[in-house]
Amino acid sequence: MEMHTMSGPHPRAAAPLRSLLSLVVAFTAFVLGAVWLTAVAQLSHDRHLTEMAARQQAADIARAVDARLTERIARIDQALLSIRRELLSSPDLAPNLLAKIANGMNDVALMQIAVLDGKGRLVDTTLFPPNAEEPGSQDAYRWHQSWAATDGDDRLRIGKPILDPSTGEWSLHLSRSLLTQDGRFQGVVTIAVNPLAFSRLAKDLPIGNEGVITVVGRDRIIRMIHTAANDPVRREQIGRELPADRAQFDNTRPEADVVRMTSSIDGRPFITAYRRAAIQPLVSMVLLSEEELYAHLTERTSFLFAAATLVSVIILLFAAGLVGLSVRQHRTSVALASANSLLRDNERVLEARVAERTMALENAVRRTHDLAYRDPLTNLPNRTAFVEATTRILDRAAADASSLMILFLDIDLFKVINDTLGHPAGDQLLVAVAQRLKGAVRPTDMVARLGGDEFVVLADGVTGGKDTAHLADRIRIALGAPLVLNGRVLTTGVSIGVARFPVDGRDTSSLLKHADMAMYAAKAAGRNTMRMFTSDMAQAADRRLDLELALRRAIERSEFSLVYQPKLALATGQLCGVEALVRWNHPERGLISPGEFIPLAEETGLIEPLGQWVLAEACRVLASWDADHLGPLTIAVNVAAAQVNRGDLATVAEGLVRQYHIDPGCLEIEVTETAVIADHDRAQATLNRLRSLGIAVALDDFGTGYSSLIYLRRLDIDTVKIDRSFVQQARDGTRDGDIVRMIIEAARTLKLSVVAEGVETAEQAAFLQELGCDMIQGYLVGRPMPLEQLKTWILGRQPSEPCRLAKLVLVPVQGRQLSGVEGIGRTTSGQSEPSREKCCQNSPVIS
Ligand SMILES: Nc1nc2c(ncn2[C@@H]2O[C@H](COP(=O)(O)O[C@H]3[C@@H](O)[C@H](n4cnc5c(=O)[nH]c(N)nc54)O[C@@H]3COP(=O)(O)O)[C@@H](O)[C@H]2O)c(=O)[nH]1
Repeated sequence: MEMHTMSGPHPRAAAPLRSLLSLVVAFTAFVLGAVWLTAVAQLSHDRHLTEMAARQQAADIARAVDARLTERIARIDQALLSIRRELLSSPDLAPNLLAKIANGMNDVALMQIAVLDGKGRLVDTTLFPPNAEEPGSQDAYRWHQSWAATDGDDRLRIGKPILDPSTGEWSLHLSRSLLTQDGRFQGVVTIAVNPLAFSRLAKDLPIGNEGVITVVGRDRIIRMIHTAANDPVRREQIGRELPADRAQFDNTRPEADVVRMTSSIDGRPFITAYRRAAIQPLVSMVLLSEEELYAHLTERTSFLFAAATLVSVIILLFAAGLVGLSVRQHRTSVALASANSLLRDNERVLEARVAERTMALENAVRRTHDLAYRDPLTNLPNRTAFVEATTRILDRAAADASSLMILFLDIDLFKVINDTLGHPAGDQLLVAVAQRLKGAVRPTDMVARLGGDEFVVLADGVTGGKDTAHLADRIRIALGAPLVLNGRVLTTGVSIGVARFPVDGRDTSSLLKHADMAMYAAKAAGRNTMRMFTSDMAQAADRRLDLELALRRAIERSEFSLVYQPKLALATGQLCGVEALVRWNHPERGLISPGEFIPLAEETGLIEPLGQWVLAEACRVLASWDADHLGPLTIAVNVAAAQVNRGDLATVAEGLVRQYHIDPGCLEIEVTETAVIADHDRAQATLNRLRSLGIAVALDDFGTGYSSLIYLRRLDIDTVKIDRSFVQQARDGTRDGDIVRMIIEAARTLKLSVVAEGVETAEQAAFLQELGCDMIQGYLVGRPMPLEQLKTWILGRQPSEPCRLAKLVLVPVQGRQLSGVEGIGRTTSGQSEPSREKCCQNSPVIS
């Protein structure tokens, strides 16, 4: 699986972030630039407007100053000219003339009017006391005298400001020459004004707090100076000569203009409008302080800068936020991408797992299907598969009107093989049977295992009985071939029942049922053969079913009773006990033999309640037995395999012993080999328990099973009962006689009592006695009889009869019943005594 870490974004994943960040930075820079450019442009524009306005203002003020100055000077000149006219028209100066004129000139900051003669002597003055040496007047005199000497024209002279050391005041003298008609110089008339006061002519003009209005002569000497505020520094500049490089003195420049100048006093910048007077050699100058003009601009600049800074900060914050957001978003998207990748990985893992699980599920389904439809041992189709397939095939066969047949196979004595050689060997046998069976039939035939040792074949196209017989033979031959199991060579037979479609059944269930019946018929016919189904078999099965129902009813209604068959000790002829045998008193059919209903009861499980009743009844009889008159009695009770294998037989017996207060030694349990084969360990435990309770155990029908001698050795029993099938043919020199001898010898070796069953003749009894058999049971002694009859039978016997039985054996009479025959000569010996001594003691003898 590809691993992704969260340590850092993939380079490719970072590229969009870088682009975005670059974009944000560029955009921010652009917006900031735009803001600041706009601010600067705005300021520049404002400055430009302000400057334009200031220029205009300065120019306008300069024009106003020039006009007023011209007007004032013109008035002063008028006064000078009028005085000169007066003087020239009359050599004597009219008294108070000057004073009158001076009175009309208050607004021009008049200081004095003075008249000097051709020699420079003061003729008249408005000043009091008069000052003949007043420097301004003298200066004017000298200039005019000199000017007249050079044939200079008649002109108004505006002198330089002069400081009167005696008064410490500045004065500006405007003067005219007193010239005769023929041009002779007669003196001068001067009007002195205070240049500072004179400058008041501009006091209402808007020059701000720091503005300056100056009137300068073409000689660059400052004539007048006006400041809005009392500015002594600037006022002291009166009389000073300005540098020559100033624009106002540059005759190449326009007569009036606005320029930017820096103050020669303090270096401050001024918007300066100059205007050269048209008549007089004067220049009016208006200086507006840039600092003052732009003062509001500074505020605006501060405001604009503050606003731009604020906007910039906001933009930067916004950009930073955007960057942060982008980074966060990028990180989120990286994390998301990573998570997505993990998710995809997980998805892949999940898909793989789902695929795995799906496969496992499919396998499980297949396995389940196999379990449901296949026999795991042989891998053949099982019952379900067979039934489903057969049902489908039968539907087709019905439509095609074709014929089919089902062969029902059961391995002969499989249970014995399984139990004796073990289950693995049994399994091997089944697998071999399955393979051989498949080999014996055609590939189109279906072979299935129904369970246990039951197999079925569905064969089509087999029509006649010959064909069927041929197929069955093929199967029997194939299955009958020798097989090595656990190192032992075995041959197995098979019983085959056949049911044909449609004659024996039209559906799977009835065909299987009928084939099964036919198979049972084959078994009944001696095994390893084949039987075709016939309707008789169905009737027999029906009968069996009826019998089963009746048996159930009989158990409910207690339609049973016990009969008792006596057992005698061969040596003494004494009664050793009786075997309780059950009888069914059918209400209609009368007495039914156990041979007919016990197998059915075993098959249906009814044997358990029935067996329990038998045991209880035997105990009840023992409890009610009148031992004083009839002598002691031992009752043997047959128990079926199912009772033994339930595991509670000993407990039940113990309970009954307690319930009826009987001597457990009077009770004997007869078990068959079949009962102990199925679950040997459990059976062994049951038998042990019974014996530990004092209840005797006999192995019934001995010799009919396969492992008789093995069981003799293994089982904890008291008595062996030789099956009557051996006893009845047992004679000296016969095979059965040898078997009986062998069993008796084996039992003696193992210190077991031996009972020979089915003894019908005296010869048999004699032969058995000769072999050392302990007890006999059979018609020779007595048939099974009801309890009352048994009592009579016992009471009717003579105490000496045992000896007569012994004699009889010594002199056997062919074909006669033992009863009533005398003279058996064999004497009792310890060897032939039953191992359980109390049995037969004081017993009645046979009559
Ligand atoms: N589980 C149980 N099985 C029982 C019980 N009662 C009987 N049985 C078994 O039924 C089989 C048939 O029994 P039955 O018809 O009673 O036959 C018994 C005898 O009548 C018969 N017998 C006795 N002597 C002779 C004889 O000389 N000749 C002859 N042809 N038959 C004879 O043998 C049967 C007793 O056999 P066994 O039990 O093996 O000693 C039979 O197998 C019974 O066991 C029952 O309550 N429970």
